[in-house]
Amino acid sequence: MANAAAPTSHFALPGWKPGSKSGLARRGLMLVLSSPSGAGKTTLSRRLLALDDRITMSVSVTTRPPRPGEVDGKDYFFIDAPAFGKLRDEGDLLEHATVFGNLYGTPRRAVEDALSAGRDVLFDIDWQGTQQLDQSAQQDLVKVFLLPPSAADLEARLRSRAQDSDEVVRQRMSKASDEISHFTEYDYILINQDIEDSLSKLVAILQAERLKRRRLTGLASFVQSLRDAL
Ligand SMILES: Nc1nc2c(ncn2[C@@H]2O[C@H](COP(=O)(O)OP(=O)(O)O)[C@@H](O)[C@H]2O)c(=O)[nH]1
Ligand SMILES: Nc1ncnc2c1ncn2[C@@H]1O[C@H](COP(=O)(O)OP(=O)(O)O)[C@@H](O)[C@H]1O
Repeated sequence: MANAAAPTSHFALPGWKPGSKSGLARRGLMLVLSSPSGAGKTTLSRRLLALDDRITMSVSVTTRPPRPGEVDGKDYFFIDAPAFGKLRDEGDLLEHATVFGNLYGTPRRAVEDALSAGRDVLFDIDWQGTQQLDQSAQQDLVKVFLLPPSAADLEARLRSRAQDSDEVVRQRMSKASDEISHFTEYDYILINQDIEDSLSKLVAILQAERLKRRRLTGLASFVQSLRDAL
């Protein structure tokens, strides 16, 4: 799907001004962030989105109940199981999975619209969803896995969030080892010790990936015009 999206993003060339048609056309990319629960995906995603207005969050649908402070349509679209089944059966989800007994899925339309407008899209999804995107959009995918510095830190973070019961925290800790076993399926690994350090590394990954030659759809004509002028 994403491979069919029209790439229209531009980044600065010397002398380029925002809104100018002289930027280099670039295909949007799909940046996936996965980790065991509590390692810091949500925190890191929010920080990245606040820094960079060329990337948009993919807001998932879920049957999980909202946590205190979570906003419908911003953190997730909170829906019931029949509504989820309808979206899935009608092909409106790009990927979907069951995590901790709840259903989660990525609405297709918003992602396709963002990519075709030349924007990058950030996904906070698990390894199952990442595998599905790998099947359908491998060329556009950049996969980052976040690890906690230690098991004790992970548990402390899950508890510090103070939004889940002891039972839910226990369940998430017991799944963490399985989640982590999928780290080999990702392109980049961040050990999220210091959030500022993780953020600067994530920004560096994004900057480098935006410069990948295969994403620069306007490159051939730019180089041709350079050569013509030589
Ligand atoms: N496959 C898939 N996983 C998702 C989606 N949305 C969230 N997840 C994952 O579901 C897991 C649980 O998410 P959540 O309930 O928000 O808990 P948290 O990650 O501990 O904050 C995390 O691993 C998320 O990355 C989605 O649309 N698709
Ligand atoms: N680098 C970090 N150092 C200390 N605490 C962190 C760090 N990153 C995230 N946290 C805290 O850990 C808890 C879980 O983070 P969160 O972003 O909700 O994780 P996830 O989305 O992966 O489940 C939150 O209370 C958050 O403030």
